[in-house]
Amino acid sequence: MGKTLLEFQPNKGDVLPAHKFGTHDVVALKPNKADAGSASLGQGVVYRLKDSSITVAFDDIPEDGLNSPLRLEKLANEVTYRRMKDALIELSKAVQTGPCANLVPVLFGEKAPMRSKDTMKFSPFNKNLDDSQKEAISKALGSRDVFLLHGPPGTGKTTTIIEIILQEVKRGSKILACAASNIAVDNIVERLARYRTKLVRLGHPARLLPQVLDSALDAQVLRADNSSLAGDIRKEMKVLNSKLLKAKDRNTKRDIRKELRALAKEERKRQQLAVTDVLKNADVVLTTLTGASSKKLNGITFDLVVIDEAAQALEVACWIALLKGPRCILAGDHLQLPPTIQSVEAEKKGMGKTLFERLTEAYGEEITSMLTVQYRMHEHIMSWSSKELYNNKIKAHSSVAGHMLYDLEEVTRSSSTEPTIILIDTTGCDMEEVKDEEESTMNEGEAAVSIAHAKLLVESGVNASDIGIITPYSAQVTCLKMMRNKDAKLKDLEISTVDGFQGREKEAIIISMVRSNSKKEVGFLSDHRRMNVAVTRARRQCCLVCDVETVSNDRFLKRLVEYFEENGEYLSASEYQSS
Ligand SMILES: Nc1ncnc2c1ncn2[C@@H]1O[C@H](COP(=O)(O)OP(=O)(O)OP(=O)(O)O)[C@@H](O)[C@H]1O
Repeated sequence: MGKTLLEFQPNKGDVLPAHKFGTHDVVALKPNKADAGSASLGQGVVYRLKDSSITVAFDDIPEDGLNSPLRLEKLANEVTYRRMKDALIELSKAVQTGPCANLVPVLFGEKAPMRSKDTMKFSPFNKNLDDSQKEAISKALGSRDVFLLHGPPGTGKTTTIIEIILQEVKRGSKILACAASNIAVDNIVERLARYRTKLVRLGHPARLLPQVLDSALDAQVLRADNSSLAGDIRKEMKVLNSKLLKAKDRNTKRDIRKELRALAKEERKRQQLAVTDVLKNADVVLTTLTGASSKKLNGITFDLVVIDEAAQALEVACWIALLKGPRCILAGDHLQLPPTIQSVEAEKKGMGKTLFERLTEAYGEEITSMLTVQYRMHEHIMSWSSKELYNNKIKAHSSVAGHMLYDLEEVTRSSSTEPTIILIDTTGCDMEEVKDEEESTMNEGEAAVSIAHAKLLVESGVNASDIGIITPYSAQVTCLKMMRNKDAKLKDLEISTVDGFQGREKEAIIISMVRSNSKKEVGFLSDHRRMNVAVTRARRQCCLVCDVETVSNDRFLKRLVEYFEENGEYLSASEYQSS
């Protein structure tokens, strides 16, 4: 796609030394001996990471310097912050004249939202939609400025968004569809592409999933007429350049240079036209929120801006996209985790409150529809969350309401696969928490019990890749991973922080709560949203490993533990210790 992939391997040994590169990072390539701050050979985006190599996508490969030892430097990515700041400045101007001029007073509480009085009828593309999804779509289609789609875990929020987009395209709307993360944008692209929608995905190809590359702007531009004309011009320029090198006469040289300049101008124009053509012809343009500030979108306005995962995005980031249109639909769940704010100051000043949450508080049901059928969890797993956070409004779809771990192929019915809900109590088992060097909390005893339960499930035939252990603390993640790596059978067992697992699911989830101390402090476990995310990742079995005495000191957690005790299997961790 016009980029070049270079794969870098270590000079010494087969395995890369410990590093902090991640996919999508921006990196500079330098000669190994260069000083920090000296010029780089090129800048690229990390495309793939393996134990033995790092692959980086470059726009241009450096002509010299690749045949000696090299160094990659991770660059601070300030772009996101600069783009958010620019959006705020633009917002202050857009209030009067921008495409979003009508929307701004509504989103700032100065003007009441409007909606069509009639119920909007539509003939669905997806024939499986449930009633709450259909009602939400109808309400969304009738909204004149803002609509909130509240999607509790597993209720088909993205399914509903896809249908809204398809209906809007049918009406003739041009849509900008965004989400905070690349993966969430790609998820929409993949699902929309099945309906043959005219769409284009904006973003660096190295950051996109391979299966959506065909929809990428770069790929479509390469296929465009104007782009092949630009290619022909480049060939012509190459011929002229070699003529220039050979030319002796001053006048001839001057004429060739003049011609080259004209061709270069034409080539740029053709390239830009190719980009504009693709963007103008698309019914749906998809990008991340920060990607929406791309210069390529200058001058293009939309009839509707759709933001998925809106409750996980900073309000400022949402504004980058909202500036582009007069109407918006935000989808999310403010009862799951908001974006992480590193700065305590910013948190205090309210930066952690998302636009989705703010609008929910300001307008509530007037502009919101909540989806109420969930397609993930056994009803016993769901009920606690439904009662604690969603006013008992969520129902389990019949296809999942009673599904058991032992219904899975090759899984046998055993004492470990039979229960849907399990509480493993570590109280009195000498499993005190400790802090690591970075002040994160961990609990080795509890980690061992969690791993032991995962092992029992695998012995009953559950695929290790269908099991996840999640924990609020990063030190516990490290500790659990070390234990897992000792057992080849557990290779595919996924271990993550709760925050890192939002949006995902597994057949069986084991939650290691970690906190166990005589002061009975529970720290950030008490955040309702974090426990909501943790429990609702599980499809068929949810196992809570904790020191009941410590966590029961918090009223919300006490109710959680009581729910598990009353509706599930209670085990003491000592049973796992002895086995
Ligand atoms: N009406 C429906 N009938 C049958 N299955 C459905 C329906 N709606 C959604 N699903 C299924 O439920 C699952 C979750 O759907 P989707 O990905 O749209 O949910 P989501 O709310 O975006 O997920 P998350 O909770 O991760 O945010 C998918 O497997 C989807 O196929």
